[in-house]
Amino acid sequence: MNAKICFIGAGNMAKSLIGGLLASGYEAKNIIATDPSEEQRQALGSQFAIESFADNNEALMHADIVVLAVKPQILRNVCAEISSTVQAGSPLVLSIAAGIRTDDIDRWLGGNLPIVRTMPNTPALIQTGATGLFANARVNDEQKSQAEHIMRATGLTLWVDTEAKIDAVTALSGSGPAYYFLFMEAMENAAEKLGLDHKTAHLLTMQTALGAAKMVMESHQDCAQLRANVTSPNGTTQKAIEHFESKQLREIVEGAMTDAYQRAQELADELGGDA
Ligand SMILES: NC(=O)C1=CN([C@@H]2O[C@H](COP(=O)(O)OP(=O)(O)OC[C@H]3O[C@@H](n4cnc5c(N)ncnc54)[C@H](OP(=O)(O)O)[C@@H]3O)[C@@H](O)[C@H]2O)C=CC1
Ligand SMILES: O=C(O)[C@@H]1CCC=N1
Repeated sequence: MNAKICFIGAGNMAKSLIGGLLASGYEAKNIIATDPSEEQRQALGSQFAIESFADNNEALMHADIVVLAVKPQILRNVCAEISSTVQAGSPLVLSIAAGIRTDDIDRWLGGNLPIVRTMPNTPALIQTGATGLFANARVNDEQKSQAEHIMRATGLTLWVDTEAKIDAVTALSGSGPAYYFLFMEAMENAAEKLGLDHKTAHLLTMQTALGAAKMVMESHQDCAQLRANVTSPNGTTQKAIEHFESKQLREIVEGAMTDAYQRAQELADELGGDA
């Protein structure tokens, strides 16, 4: 694929995607990015050797694919600013913004555009990302494979067939890394209270998380079976699991993810619509 990709906004997620594309052999001359910050633009040049622009419209002039990678709160204004250039060039539009619906993006950009809404996550930085994708009705098969190619450069990609499912992906894998970081923080803190020094607690927590994740990926056993394998009858794990269950860990997780899902929809209602 040698389409010219233009990233609008070059923050954390855009840089992860750019890094992944370059690492997978995508040519630097086919990637451009915009950012208002001079410092960010210089960093793009030195880190990735790609061309960058302060002016979104100037950058978009020759783009085949545009990736909207700004915060949801400013997406409407950015779309208004670039709508005539986008209408003139009719590129494939990818959005990574949380919550904001394809219909709103399409309307802000002037209408009738092929738009793929995606939800990546920060492990994209180390090519271990997970991304959900949803295509609106104007996206053709070639454009679907272009969108998938871009997001696959940073890890796993999965298509969903309704846009609401992207909000579920957001609650699961988009926000998910933070849930694991919180759980690991809590385990480290508890281990220190049980007498381990900070470094030992940190290293054992990290290696345990990595080992558990690799076992789920590689053992062909489901999570419940892997858990059962650790849990000796009347042993230590059983005691810990009984504690988690008595404190309704599953309900807590379901509640947290439902709140994240609803927040994605609220963001769309607050920032989208005609108001
Ligand atoms: N962080 C995460 O875990 C995930 C984030 N997302 C989504 O990705 C998007 C980007 O998030 P993230 O990378 O974390 O955010 P960042 O703030 O790191 O990146 C956004 C970038 O856009 C720049 N920017 C601001 N205004 C403009 C403009 N008018 N034109 C062009 N660029 C502009 C910002 O510059 P400056 O800083 O100078 O203002 C910043 O560099 C969000 O919509 C978020 O919902 C999706 C999945 C996961
Ligand atoms: O917290 C957020 O809104 C963004 C979307 C998913 C991860 N970070």
